Amino acid sequence: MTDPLDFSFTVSATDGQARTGHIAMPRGNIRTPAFMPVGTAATVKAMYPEQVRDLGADVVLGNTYHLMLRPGAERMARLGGLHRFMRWDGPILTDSGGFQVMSLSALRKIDEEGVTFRSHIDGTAHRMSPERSIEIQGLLGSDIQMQLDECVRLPAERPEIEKAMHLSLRWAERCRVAFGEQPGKAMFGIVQGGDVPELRVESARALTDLGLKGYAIGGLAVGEPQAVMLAMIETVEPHLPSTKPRYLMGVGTPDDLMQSVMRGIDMFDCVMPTRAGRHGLAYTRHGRINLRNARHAEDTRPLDEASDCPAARDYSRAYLHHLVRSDEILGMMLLTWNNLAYYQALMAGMRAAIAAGRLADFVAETKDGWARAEA
Ligand SMILES: CNc1nc2c(CCNCc3ccccc3)c3nc(N)[nH]c(=O)c3cc2[nH]1
Repeated sequence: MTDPLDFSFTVSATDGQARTGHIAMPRGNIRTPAFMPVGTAATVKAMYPEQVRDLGADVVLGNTYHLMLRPGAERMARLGGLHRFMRWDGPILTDSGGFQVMSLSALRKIDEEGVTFRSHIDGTAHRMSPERSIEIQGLLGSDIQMQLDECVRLPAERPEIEKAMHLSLRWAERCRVAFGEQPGKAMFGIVQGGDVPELRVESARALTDLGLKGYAIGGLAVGEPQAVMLAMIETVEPHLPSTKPRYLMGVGTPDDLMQSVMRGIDMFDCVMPTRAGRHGLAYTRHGRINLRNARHAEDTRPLDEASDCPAARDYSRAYLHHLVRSDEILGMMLLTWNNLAYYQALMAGMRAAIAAGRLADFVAETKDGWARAEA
């Protein structure tokens, strides 16, 4: 029997490299494979937290970079932490902020000590060390904290990739020391190494030697073809402990999720379903539908009459087309709801398929449904 006050990962069934199970944490269990909706500024955009829970999400993502700038880590702690602030009582995973610094802030610099950057909100100067990133994640009340790392965009030259991977390893050690022992919480390391197999293996082995509670694969979904991403997963997977969760950061499309689960990934996060929803795109079992397209103007069918999500089942495509064309807020709300529901249904379908030893069939049936999409 695992200690209900601690973090534990149980694999209940496997199907090839794929695994299904759950992470037990004090704030609740995370069924795996899991898709984690992104809640950048303490909100899953256009969604009530109750809706996010009802559509099957067990864990949401918070963002250290955004929240340290606004409302501020110490202020969040004074307000009782991120769970109370956003009314999410399940586990929260926070990214460490390094990736967002490199993609959002101006005038940023990386050195041995950490990252120095200017806020994209008000231009104020900030410094984030591995220790400060872990401290901020603690002040937010994060349940699963990510190490501070350096993610290199691809394509990149080997020396740059190697330098960033080694820096990230040194930062992993510093984050582990700063995190210390926090029963019921976890700090995950992040495998780097770009598209260089031997650097990926070196990173995975060194992180495994640190004996962490979970391992993320970073440095992917940064512009490389899906084939390169999948090849790096295959390279890294044998060098990560099979008893710990694997989290593929920033991924991905429904096909990315299925291909990666088949290769042994347990956790995902991606802005795709929420961002696409705000831009009029619907993910469905018939494939992706762009509701801006005029062909929907008089289509009285819902997105998916078989769905148990009201956004997919109860509203006509004609209405959704009208809302999207009119830039109505309800359009963003309904399509975000539909997309997150679809992603969670896909994960639930994979969990059941793995338990039944039929993941390959499930993947084939899902892709067949997309292909048969109406003209
Ligand atoms: C989209 N492709 C992609 N995303 C990556 C991320 C961010 C993952 N999403 C975190 C998030 C949290 C809250 C709100 C919004 C996003 C990474 N994060 C880290 N730390 N390291 C990576 O290598 C790394 C690589 C990535 N590739």
